[in-house]
Amino acid sequence: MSVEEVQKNRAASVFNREQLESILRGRFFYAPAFDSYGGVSGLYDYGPPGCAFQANVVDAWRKHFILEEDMLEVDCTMLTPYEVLKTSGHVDKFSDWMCRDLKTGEIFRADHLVEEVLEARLKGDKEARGIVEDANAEVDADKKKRKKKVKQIKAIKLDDDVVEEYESVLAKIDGYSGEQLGELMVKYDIGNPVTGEPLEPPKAFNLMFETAIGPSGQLKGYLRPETAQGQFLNFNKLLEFNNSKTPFASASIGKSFRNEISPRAGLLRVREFLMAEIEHFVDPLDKSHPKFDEVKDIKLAFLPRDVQEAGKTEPIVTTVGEAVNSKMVDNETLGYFIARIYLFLIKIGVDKTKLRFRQHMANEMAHYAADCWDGELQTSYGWIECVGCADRSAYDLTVHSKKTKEKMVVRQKLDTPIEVTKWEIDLTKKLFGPKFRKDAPKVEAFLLNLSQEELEAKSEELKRNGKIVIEVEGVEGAAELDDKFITIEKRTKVEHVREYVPNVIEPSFGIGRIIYSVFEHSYWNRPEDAARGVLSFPPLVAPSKVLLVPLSNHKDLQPVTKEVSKILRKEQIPFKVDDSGVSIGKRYARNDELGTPFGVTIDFESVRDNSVTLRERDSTKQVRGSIEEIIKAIRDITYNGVSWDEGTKNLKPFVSQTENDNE
Ligand SMILES: Nc1ncnc2c1ncn2[C@@H]1O[C@H](COP(=O)(O)OP(=O)(O)OP(=O)(O)O)[C@@H](O)[C@H]1O
Repeated sequence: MSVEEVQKNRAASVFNREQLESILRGRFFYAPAFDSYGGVSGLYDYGPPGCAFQANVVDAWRKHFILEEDMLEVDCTMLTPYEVLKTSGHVDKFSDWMCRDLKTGEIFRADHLVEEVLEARLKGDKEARGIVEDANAEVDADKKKRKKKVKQIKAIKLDDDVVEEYESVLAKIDGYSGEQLGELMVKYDIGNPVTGEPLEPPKAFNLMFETAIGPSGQLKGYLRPETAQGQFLNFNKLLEFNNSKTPFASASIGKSFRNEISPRAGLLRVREFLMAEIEHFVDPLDKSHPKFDEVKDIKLAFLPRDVQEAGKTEPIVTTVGEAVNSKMVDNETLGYFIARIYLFLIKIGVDKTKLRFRQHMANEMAHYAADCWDGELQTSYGWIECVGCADRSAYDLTVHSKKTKEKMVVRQKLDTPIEVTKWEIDLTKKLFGPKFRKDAPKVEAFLLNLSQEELEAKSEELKRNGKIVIEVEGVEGAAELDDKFITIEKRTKVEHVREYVPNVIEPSFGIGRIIYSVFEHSYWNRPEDAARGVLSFPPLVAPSKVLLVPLSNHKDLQPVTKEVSKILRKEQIPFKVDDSGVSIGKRYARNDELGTPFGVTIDFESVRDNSVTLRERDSTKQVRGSIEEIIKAIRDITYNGVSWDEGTKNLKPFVSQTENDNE
């Protein structure tokens, strides 16, 4: 079968989520955790192929980002003290909107509920208009699988303007506040999707898992909801490690935890997941990227803010260079990472036609962020955010620095000194000790850390009232200071060093979401038999690379099998031997379900001349060559980016009758 034929077959295959999930669970890629105790939603264990796949994706990520970009990897703790996450804003703001059904006790995530109900109504409208045959196809599958009530979609035609309104709401669904979601629920009469009963208005629910660190229970903490904070708090050490040079990036791979309101959709929304995050620290006045030229011609599907605000979902397909030139994407560094994210995702098996970059709308984006794009992958659950890529400005370093009184800045030596006019404060230190005693250092640190805006305000207060009043954390009562204690003045100085808080560009990957999307994008059925599923993983990330198949259990075949195993082990190419004695066709079929790209068959000719057959999973093409030649081809195709045709061009084509031998 040619590459074109494979592509045609894959495109023609009708995706069946139930079938894929049954393979993934049956082959133990993953399974619900604590199953025998009834399971806990949003918790999954990975089995052997799932672990190997994840390890390969993480390895590819490390090479693509950390090695290629010379990033500084850190591994920070998951347990995080309260103060850190209070300062970062997570304690107050890391919430989703939930609404409760007071009758049944069920809890729904408000934005997902509105989305689900409006989408169901639109599907019903399509059936009523004859655009789709059966709006309930998915509902029926879900019903069977989850063995629970799922609301049947009714084929009801909606007015054209209602359809337009629903579509416009759905295009903006990620940006609504709790209050707005509550209004939408009232306006569109959205209640419990099964019973139709009204729900409580949306309430904020903080997603962090709280805990107490240590036996006293006094030190409150959380399981981190992202890996970023540890990276920010190591900024000064990393800057020093990097010989004070910027820009530079840190990176971290590790578990994060979120107490999701209603985790569904398998691996896509879980409560404990692997994240890979990069914090790229850059000069706020120069966000150019030295390697931007290498990616500027890559064409991507962008869904910018204005398109969504107009209620549309048609992306703009353009080059990254054009997207940055036109200012659709804020700056070169952000554009560079968007392109690098794309290259990574397609390397590990994402279908590029099912990938788009969606810009956050104004009300969706954190107030401090300069720009933010989500790498979204299309799955049977809709478009799913799998990678976030945000320009977080100087927010994180600024808030932590303010709280800890530790400067987090870059000092840049200037070739030409510059004149700078700044507010400055002088303290008459000898008066602080007698007045504040043990609190004197805290008060002094507070004053020395005032921002330019605060100094200006305090200078006016001093002029107006002859004193300033300050409240310092950890110091009892307000402190009053007159001009005997402090002088605040605007001064002009010549500076030889520029000091700035770097901005942060943050690409943030949810590994589990990406993995599940690759499962969906890779899955298809052979046209000759709809029950034969294939997972067409790129060899680089496939859990195992080779299936060794002795033609029969005959003892004469064992020495060659041992010999090939020994070489594969020495070359560190993951493989499995299947000497189960079932037909070769059946063994290949099992193998296809595990996504193993190559089969090596050992037969009686192998015993005579040391030759073996190599089968390629997708095309089922086979070639014959010596053991060494075949292993070289496997290595080149798997690890060195060589194509099948190139890697096997010197090997003899082999025609076999075994492919459909399912007896
Ligand atoms: N509950 C989850 N399960 C699996 N992966 C997740 C989950 N929450 C976030 N992620 C992953 O972490 C990445 C970065 O997290 P981020 O905070 O940007 O997500 P988010 O905007 O909160 O996601 P969502 O809106 O879907 O809840 C996401 O792109 C996603 O891949």
